[in-house]
Amino acid sequence: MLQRDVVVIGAGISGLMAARRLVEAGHSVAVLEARDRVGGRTWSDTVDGEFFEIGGQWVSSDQDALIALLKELGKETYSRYRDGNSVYITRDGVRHEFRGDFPVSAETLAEIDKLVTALDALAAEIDAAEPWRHPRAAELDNIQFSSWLASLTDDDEAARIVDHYIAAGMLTKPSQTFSVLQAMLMVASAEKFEHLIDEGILLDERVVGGMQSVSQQIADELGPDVVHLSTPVRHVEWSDAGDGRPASVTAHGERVTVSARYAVLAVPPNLYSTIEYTPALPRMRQIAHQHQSMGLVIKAQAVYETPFWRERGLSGTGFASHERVCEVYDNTLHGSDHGTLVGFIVSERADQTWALPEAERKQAVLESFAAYFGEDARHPIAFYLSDWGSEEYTRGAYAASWELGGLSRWGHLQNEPVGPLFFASSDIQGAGYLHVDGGVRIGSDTAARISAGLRADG
Ligand SMILES: Cc1cc2nc3c(=O)[nH]c(=O)nc-3n(C[C@H](O)[C@H](O)[C@H](O)COP(=O)(O)OP(=O)(O)OC[C@H]3O[C@@H](n4cnc5c(N)ncnc54)[C@H](O)[C@@H]3O)c2cc1C
Repeated sequence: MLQRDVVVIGAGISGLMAARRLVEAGHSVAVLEARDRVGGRTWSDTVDGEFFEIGGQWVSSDQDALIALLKELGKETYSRYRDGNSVYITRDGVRHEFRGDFPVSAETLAEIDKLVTALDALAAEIDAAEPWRHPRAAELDNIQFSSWLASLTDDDEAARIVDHYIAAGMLTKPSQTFSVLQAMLMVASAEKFEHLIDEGILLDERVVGGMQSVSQQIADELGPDVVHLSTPVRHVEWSDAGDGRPASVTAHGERVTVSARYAVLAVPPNLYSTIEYTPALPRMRQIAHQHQSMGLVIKAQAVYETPFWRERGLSGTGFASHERVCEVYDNTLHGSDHGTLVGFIVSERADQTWALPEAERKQAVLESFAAYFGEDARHPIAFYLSDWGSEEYTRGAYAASWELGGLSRWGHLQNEPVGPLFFASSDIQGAGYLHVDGGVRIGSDTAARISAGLRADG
């Protein structure tokens, strides 16, 4: 059995960041990772000779913590191609090429503006780290986001566009399954709605070598004595000093057992219940953990001989909330002559798409790309669909969020330790919520909290 100050369970960005900062502060650490690789929801692979980022990849220009980490690690980034017109397809199939505002009527633009103003105003009333403190938290957390939008406008198109950015673009859940408070948190975590929709901010840069290389470099610097791969943790024994103060913890990994003063559970919240605890976690934790669930999105990528859309004055960006692929961007790899499109298939559309036989599924996705960019989009040289739903150690994408009513009822527990057990995930973080930036932040903050505890314990 290994003896360490801290055992970290999960080698995604949150766990690795916690380990990095703890080691820097002079503490001994073991990281136990279930998979045979680090990076969690950031992952790259070469398929049919093409390099794909299968999970998280973009760096937003306002993600200060991630940008500072990239600098610290000496990582280079590159910009997404964005010159030219975007494509918007209306519900009745009319295809528009546009720049700037959506090509909808002045009345619809005014309605969008009204909805965004109302959402921004509500988001400004909360601290993203503690949305449950809003005086009307319970009320706002029991109103479906879809009903709230419908109560403010009769303009279907305006409601659908605003709905799209939060439901399809971020939480990857239907908007009747999450609350206004959850949407406020999403907006507050990025400061304002515009930061979630302005592709110049949101989808600004990518990391040369892929986002997973950030985790790989941190793990390499920690070394194989610290990071143990292929070691799922199935059982955690913990105790406190009788007054809630931490005493000890033992994490039983499949190949390695670690005894420590503290543990960081750096797995997504929907997986907390896949680990057995002795003693069992406190009552409200056991209840709360059943109400944080993953959304579902398929990240679809098609590589072509050339980025043919650029020659036609198109940026590669497209939106059509009724299309199978509801959002699409130019995702061409740095330094490549080939051109790549990335599109997203969300929620029920993802269920339906996975239900198709494989060959039909590919054709159906390419048909959607063709709706935006024409027949050439049907003939890629490589094609890949990210299947996070079948990954045992993730179980969905992009992230886990609270079901209706959960955030106000149990959210206050999510960042509180249980004896020696601390929790760290991008999915329970305020600023940078559901993003790599959030993982960097919560990993560092958790390390600081534990480090202070270790110093106080002597
Ligand atoms: C398709 C997709 C696209 C995305 N796009 C972006 C983007 O462009 N930009 C962005 O910022 N974010 C994006 N995200 C979100 C981002 O990837 C995540 O928010 C972030 O990577 C989460 O990091 P984490 O360390 O908190 O969790 P994870 O990355 O999920 O790490 C948790 C780790 O715990 C391990 N684990 C689980 N159970 C156990 C166990 N029992 N024992 C040991 N280990 C265990 C897992 O294997 C995993 O390595 C995307 C996510 C997906 C899936």
